Parts: sequence; structure tokens; C-alpha cells
Amino acid sequence: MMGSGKTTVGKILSGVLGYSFFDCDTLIEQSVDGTSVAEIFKLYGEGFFREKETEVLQKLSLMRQLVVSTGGGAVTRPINWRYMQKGISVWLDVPLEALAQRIAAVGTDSRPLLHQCESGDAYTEALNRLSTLWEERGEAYANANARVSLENIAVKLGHKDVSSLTPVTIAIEALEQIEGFLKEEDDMAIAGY
Ligand SMILES: Nc1ncnc2c1ncn2[C@@H]1O[C@H](COP(=O)(O)OP(=O)(O)O)[C@@H](O)[C@H]1O
Ligand SMILES: O=C(O)C1=C[C@@H](OP(=O)(O)O)[C@@H](O)[C@H](O)C1
Ligand SMILES: [Mg+2]
Repeated sequence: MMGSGKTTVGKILSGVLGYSFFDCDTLIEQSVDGTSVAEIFKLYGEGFFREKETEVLQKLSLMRQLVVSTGGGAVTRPINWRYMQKGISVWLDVPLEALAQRIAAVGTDSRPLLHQCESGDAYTEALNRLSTLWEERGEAYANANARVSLENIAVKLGHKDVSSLTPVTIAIEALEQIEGFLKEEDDMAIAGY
């Protein structure tokens, strides 16, 4: 979901793995002459943005040894999964309240789907919009190969809540979940599935 830390954690993972790093939103912006995501939505609409997103994922799916941070909406188009399945997909599962806190702190300028139009409290507005998006697409995130649940990490490490978990801690958990997924794949192959 938006604000879950895909861009932040993805960069850390690429450094640890010695892989290249690509952020889909940045590549989309470059493909539209440096136009920002917010401007793309305003000028050409969400449908155009989604087309560009799929084109970018298709190109990335042909590459090797890279970490890709997608946008939170990449899960909504089945064709995108065809491309994402060329690699290992990781879902950063962050409670909506924590997402809303982060979004309220950084503002919604670069996230047009959360753009604040009312003059109300930024946290409440972000939480309402995120909740609507979650209802529409929450299930789609479960298609990912590995899930990194911040709530589970907090319990495991004895943290009171998820807000004290650093991006590095989350990246380490992502690597553990990826390892678990690869092991399961190996076990299935050995068992003849
Ligand atoms: N573990 C974390 N704890 C606190 N803030 C975080 C954490 N990970 C990311 N952030 C902050 O949350 C915001 C959204 O992170 P970002 O990586 O851009 O998310 P995404 O790419 O999933 O939308 C950024 O301001 C980032 O600095
Ligand atoms: O969830 C979404 O639909 C979107 C997420 C954004 O990326 P982040 O998830 O990196 O914020 C960006 O692609 C666009 O604003 C739409
Ligand atoms: Mg991002």
C-alpha cells in the first residue's frame, strides 16, 4: 500500500544484495518527460498512468539482479502480476493507522489518490482514503510470494507498536521471508510438485 516503505526498504535490499534498484514511479515519470506522478494523474488521468505502469513492469521483468519498488496500485491489474511473477514479489503489510501517520507527516503532494481536498485533519483524511483503497484492493496484495507483516515483526522483537521498526529491521525480515519462500519452492520441487 502507499506509504508502506516500498521505496525506502527496496533501496536497502538492493544495496545488501548488490542488485540494481528501480522505482516504478520514477521510471514512469522519466517516460513522460520528467512529469511528476501527481501531474500525470492531473493531465492524463489514472488510466494513462496505469498503462505506463504496466509498460515499465514489462520492461523490468526482462532484467535480472534487480530490486523493484512498485507503486501500491500495481497489484490491481492482473497483467502486472504476469510481469511481477518473473521475480519474487514481497508484500509490505503495514497497518492502515501507521500508513496514515506516515502520509500525514509527509503530505499527499506526490500521492494523488490520497490528495487532501478537505481542510480536515490530515491523519483522519488519509486513513479514510486508505481504508477505501484497502477495501478495493486489499485482497490483491496476498498474491505476493512473501509477506512482511510489521505487526508480526513487532511481536517477535517485543516492540509495543510498529512505528518504532526501522527500515533496516524491515529489510532483514523481508530477506528472511524471501528465504522461506525459496525454501518452500525447493521443498515442493523435491517432493515432485
Ligand atoms: N520503517 C519506517 N518507519 C517510519 N517511517 C518510514 C518507514 N519506512 C518508510 N517510512 C517513511 O514513510 C514514507 C513512505 O515511505 P516510502 O518508502 O516512500 O513508501 P512507498 O514507496 O511504499 O509509498 C516516507 O516518508 C518514508 O521516509
Ligand atoms: O497505490 C497507488 O495506486 C499509487 C501508489 C503510488 O506509489 P507508492 O505506493 O510508492 O506511494 C503511485 O504509484 C501512485 O500515486 C498510485
Ligand atoms: Mg514508492
